[in-house]
Amino acid sequence: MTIQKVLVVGAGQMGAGIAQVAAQAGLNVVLHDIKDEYVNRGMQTIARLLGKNVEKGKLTEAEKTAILQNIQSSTSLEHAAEADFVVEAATENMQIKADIFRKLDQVCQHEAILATNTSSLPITEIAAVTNRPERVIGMHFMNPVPVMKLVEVIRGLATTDEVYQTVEELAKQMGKIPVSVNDFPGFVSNRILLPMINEAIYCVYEGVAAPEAIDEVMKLGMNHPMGPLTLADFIGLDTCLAIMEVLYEGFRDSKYRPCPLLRKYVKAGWLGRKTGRGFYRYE
Ligand SMILES: CC(=O)CC(=O)SCCNC(=O)CCNC(=O)[C@H](O)C(C)(C)COP(=O)(O)OP(=O)(O)OC[C@H]1O[C@@H](n2cnc3c(N)ncnc32)[C@H](O)[C@@H]1OP(=O)(O)O
Ligand SMILES: NC(=O)C1=CN([C@@H]2O[C@H](COP(=O)(O)OP(=O)(O)OC[C@H]3O[C@@H](n4cnc5c(N)ncnc54)[C@H](OP(=O)(O)O)[C@@H]3O)[C@@H](O)[C@H]2O)C=CC1
Repeated sequence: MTIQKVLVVGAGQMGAGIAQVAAQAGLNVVLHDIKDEYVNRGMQTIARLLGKNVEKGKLTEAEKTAILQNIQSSTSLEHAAEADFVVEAATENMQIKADIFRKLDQVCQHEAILATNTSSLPITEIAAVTNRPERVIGMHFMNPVPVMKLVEVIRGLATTDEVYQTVEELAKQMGKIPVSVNDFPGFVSNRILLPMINEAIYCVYEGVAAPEAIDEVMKLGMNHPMGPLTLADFIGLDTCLAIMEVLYEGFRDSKYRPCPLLRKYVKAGWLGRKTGRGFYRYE
């Protein structure tokens, strides 16, 4: 199946990134969120990043304009009727995603593929709220989307080979490298990454070292490009907590218990970079 029209649901950091790489790949994109304010913020992020690429000489002004013209904004899910491919990148919450998929299933054409960028939630459970579980799949991009090469591709129980192959091809068309992963909580990426981040938060909680020292240890000692606390702030502490909850509930193993300090920060609204404060402060 050849994809031409893509709807991205959720215009946060991931949705904006996915819309950008899809538009750069020549696809026709609609970027959707619940409020104009959020869609506009997503569009501005894309324009800013493309502008930087023009400054660096990686894009011409005309190419930037053409990419931006490939993206329309939307606050109505009725636009889903025109799409042959949907990627959902809304908040990491099963209730929110289930509501979106129920609605998409009603509005979308019968052959449309519904993908989710969930970081951890079961694809099979999301697929089960639709009448087309065979056309639902996980397409998990990494943050920042324009930079990171990986896309984890996760089949639900009913996903067909044709849908899997279409997503694999689409990921390649977007300049990404797809890797097949099975449907377990957190898949591979976050089953490994998030317990490390959670352990770094325990190190702060228990006073093992200051956040800066913990990050320095992992950067200088293990050659990580970002320390785990900087990375947690970058991902979003709400998303980190949501992923840890999915791991904890999914495996019922105490090794995945979210650190109380992570819960406290999320309750305080300290969600990291996106709210200006997490383990660090941002302007
Ligand atoms: C939670 C999940 O479900 C899964 C996840 O995504 S987990 C998160 C996975 N991501 C990571 O682990 C990222 C770790 N960090 C890194 O790899 C690097 O710090 C980084 C790529 C983000 C920045 O790299 P850096 O070398 O420190 O900085 P910098 O030189 O400024 O940037 C390198 C390039 O990335 C670009 N870049 C940096 N941040 C960016 C952003 N937020 N959006 C788009 N592009 C960005 C820069 O423009 C630059 O591009 P050029 O090569 O074209 O000049
Ligand atoms: N952050 C990361 O590093 C990564 C995140 N992901 C996954 O991507 C998804 C999005 O994460 P991220 O972009 O970081 O989160 P953000 O908080 O940046 O963005 C989520 C966006 O979805 C919007 N939203 C919430 N409910 C709905 C809805 N019903 N319909 C449409 N939009 C909605 C939010 O609006 P509002 O602000 O009003 O709630 C917000 O604009 C999550 O599933 C996350 O797990 C995957 C890979 C990496």
